[in-house]
Amino acid sequence: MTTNTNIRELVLDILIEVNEKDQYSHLVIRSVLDKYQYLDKKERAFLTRLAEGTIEHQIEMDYMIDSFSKVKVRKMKPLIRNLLRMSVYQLRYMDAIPDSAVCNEAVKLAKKRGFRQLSGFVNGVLRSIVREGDKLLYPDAAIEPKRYLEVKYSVPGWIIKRWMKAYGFEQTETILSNFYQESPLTIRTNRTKCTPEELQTRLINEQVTVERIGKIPAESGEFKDALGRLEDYAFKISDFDHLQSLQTFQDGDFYVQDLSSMLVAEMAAPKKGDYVIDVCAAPGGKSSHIAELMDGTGMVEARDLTEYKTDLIEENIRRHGLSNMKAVCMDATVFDRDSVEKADILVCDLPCSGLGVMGKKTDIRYKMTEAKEKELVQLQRQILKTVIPYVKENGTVIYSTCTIDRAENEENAAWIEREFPELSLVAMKQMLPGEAGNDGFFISKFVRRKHE
Ligand SMILES: C[S@@+](CC[C@H](N)C(=O)[O-])C[C@H]1O[C@@H](n2cnc3c(N)ncnc32)[C@H](O)[C@@H]1O
Repeated sequence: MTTNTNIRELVLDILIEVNEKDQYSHLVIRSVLDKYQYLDKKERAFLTRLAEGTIEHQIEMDYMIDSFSKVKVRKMKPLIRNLLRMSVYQLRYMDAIPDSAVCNEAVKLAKKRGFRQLSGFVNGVLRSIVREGDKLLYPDAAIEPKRYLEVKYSVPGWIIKRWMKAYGFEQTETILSNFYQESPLTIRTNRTKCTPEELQTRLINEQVTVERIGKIPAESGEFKDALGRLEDYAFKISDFDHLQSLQTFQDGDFYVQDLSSMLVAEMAAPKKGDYVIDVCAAPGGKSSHIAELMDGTGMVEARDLTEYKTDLIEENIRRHGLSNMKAVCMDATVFDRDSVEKADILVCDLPCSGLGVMGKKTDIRYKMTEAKEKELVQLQRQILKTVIPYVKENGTVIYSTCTIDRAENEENAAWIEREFPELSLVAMKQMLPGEAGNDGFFISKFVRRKHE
């Protein structure tokens, strides 16, 4: 049975929070779903799809609206532009909803929210899109390739420009279309609690569909071997309502992680008894993986900036039952004399622009700017400069990010080599979305040579 809540109005408020008040969509959507717990499964699914879909296709929606409205989107009242965006999304992407229902609901909402005088305008724009929208073409790829990709995939022009320069038009289009692929949720077995086969059985008993990850094509070398090892204990899961309510989740039998991120611990290749420092560790995905690989031996010091973040790490340590991992609140930009030459493995999975995960974090593309990205490159270098002395002779340094931007990745790896001649780059890989897992991810691995 559906409730009487106006889901469209909730979505409208979500869009206003995200687009006009600079809030993150996944946090706003989660808090609305938490507040309206009584919504039934269908309503929750509709709310999530409409909110996420509208944000994901926002530039395309604006292009359509601007093509049929005299007043441009950026000049409209915030409530009206967001109402139009979510209505056009329904017209274009939600075939089961009759066009007339979309228009009527939008008009009702405009009136309800105090814009009676603009309800005719809303109706007019939407009815024109119903009549003529199908004939509207994307910008011509041959004439305006950047604008074509920008509108078709709703990714801001500055990002497209950088990627076209780095990867060329065709590969950029492949990257962008991979962001829109349905992505399976991947998990790795916590082998300190159960075997992969036991986990599989437990999940099946909870009516979850579990599949092996299968073979991922990769060139030879360290990455291929690391991916090969993951095949033994990583799975794809689907057909569950609420992950956190699964007993296997509560028991810490698995950790949800993209395959590309799982490669960090496998590439770090910890030995039993190693001392590991992860300088930016929350919520603890890579740290807990390394701790599991060391099987109760050694120690992983998982550091992060705030207590809120170290609490998240603590929660993961507790749930996964890890005796060889601890959370420490520490600012990675501040030099810690006591850590010098302490680590066999130093993990630097640093704050980054996150553009490799825009398939999951839908609004990151609108929040990131070129100026913010430049600042991030500086922060990454500042952190690296501060923490690299923490690694022992013959120790390993991992520098990774969840972006596909060269300035933060390859260029920073080259900077590390220049700045720290005692470090040798032994492996480096830029994974593009859909290549190994669903995220775009970068890993580089260095070894600290003996003092001369
Ligand atoms: C990419 S995330 C780390 C993800 C984590 N490695 C994992 O796999 O679960 C980057 C982290 O860096 C932390 N961070 C940002 N600035 C920091 C600083 N100055 N010192 C320590 N941690 C910082 C953020 O709080 C965030 O949790």
